[in-house]
Amino acid sequence: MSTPTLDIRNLTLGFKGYTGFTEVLHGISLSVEPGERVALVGESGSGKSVTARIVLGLLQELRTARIGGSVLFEGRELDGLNKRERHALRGKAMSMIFQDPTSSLNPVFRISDQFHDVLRRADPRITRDAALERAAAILAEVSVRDAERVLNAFPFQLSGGLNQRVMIAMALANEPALLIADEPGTALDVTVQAQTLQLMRKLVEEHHTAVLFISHNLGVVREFADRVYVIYKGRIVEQGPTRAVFEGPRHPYTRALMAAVPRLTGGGIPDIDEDSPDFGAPLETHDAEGRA
Ligand SMILES: Nc1ncnc2c1ncn2[C@@H]1O[C@H](COP(=O)(O)OP(=O)(O)OP(=O)(O)O)[C@@H](O)[C@H]1O
Repeated sequence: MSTPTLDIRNLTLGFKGYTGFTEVLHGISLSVEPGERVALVGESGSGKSVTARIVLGLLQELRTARIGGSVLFEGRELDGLNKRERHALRGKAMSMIFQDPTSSLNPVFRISDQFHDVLRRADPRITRDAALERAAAILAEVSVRDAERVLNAFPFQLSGGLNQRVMIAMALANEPALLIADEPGTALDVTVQAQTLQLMRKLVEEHHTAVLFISHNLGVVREFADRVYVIYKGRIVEQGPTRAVFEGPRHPYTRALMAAVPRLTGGGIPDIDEDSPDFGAPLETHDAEGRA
């Protein structure tokens, strides 16, 4: 068996605050194999983003965060890395795309400069000309035809959809082994979101990039992911191949999430009974054939 690109084992997280200690993750385990697309799905506040931020090594720098368990990236324990080594991993071996491209693109720099910066993380000596050539090539892969105009622009001069493409191109410019996608495109309209996902899918397939896809939208997850983990209040409650989970959800929380899909896509919060004792039921795991 190959080494997983990402292997999270029994991850715990708590925050120290004025009113005491709040536990947010209660022992999460999940893995992403090379080239695999894995979704982490759950409602707002369930712990998806904090999991992503730990993988990126961002929460480790927060003094109030207490992290336990382990995160292995290509077999290497992240905990053993210092701040500089974690920084070197980000943007090179792993990268992230966000809901809203404006949160990751810097408003005061031209797209060309931002590409140059990103490419320098992998190759500190890359010349500006070589960086622009590489940027134009990867922009073409996300169907941006007038690369020169886009590279010369500031983010505010481009449409939301175009910025989204730029962000995808930038995230994949260094051929990372792992891409973390946090609800990409949800800040944009539905058509642009669908295009964004299609482009992202095409690129990760072509480049054999492993993806951890974070979402509350089950419809999107079903389209995109090979495997799914369902997270509820900081615990994984169900996991398995996407088809098996969708065709035979076992955990009461997964069933409730699925029943709420029309409301979710309508923008509302799922109307589920948070106090249902069933939601504390043990982890449900599907194998490839959907058996228990
Ligand atoms: N820096 C922090 N300090 C204290 N609590 C935090 C911090 N960051 C996140 N939390 C808490 O951790 C829990 C999980 O948050 P997280 O952002 O991971 O949820 P999420 O599932 O990604 O939700 P959303 O879909 O809304 O982004 C929440 O209760 C949140 O309030």
